[in-house]
Amino acid sequence: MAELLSEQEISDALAKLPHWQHKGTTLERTAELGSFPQAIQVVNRVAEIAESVNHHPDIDIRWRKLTFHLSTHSEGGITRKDVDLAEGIDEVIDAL
Ligand SMILES: C[C@H](O)[C@H](O)[C@H]1CNC2=NC(N)=NC(=O)C2=N1
Repeated sequence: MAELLSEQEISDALAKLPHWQHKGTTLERTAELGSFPQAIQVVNRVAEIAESVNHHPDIDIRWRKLTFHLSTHSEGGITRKDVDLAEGIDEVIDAL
């Protein structure tokens, strides 16, 4: 079971995740990709990570713009699982 992170722990984590923002019970990031197919490629790669860790993002897809919202629904807030997934999403995008 993942523990909810404190405000300080979230702040410390976001210091290493400059693309992400803390909004209420979620971590949020947007990414503008080069094309719609490239955006879907990112979604598919993120889906593989999510399935491997059984922790899934909410993803808003608008043409080339992706918005990721991460929260641990079973805990009603942000846990280490969300921070780890944010790192994984950044790695997918940085690898393009
Ligand atoms: C049964 C299954 O393990 C749970 O529903 C998992 C699936 N993926 C999940 N993803 C997220 N973001 N939060 C959860 O609490 C969660 N729970």
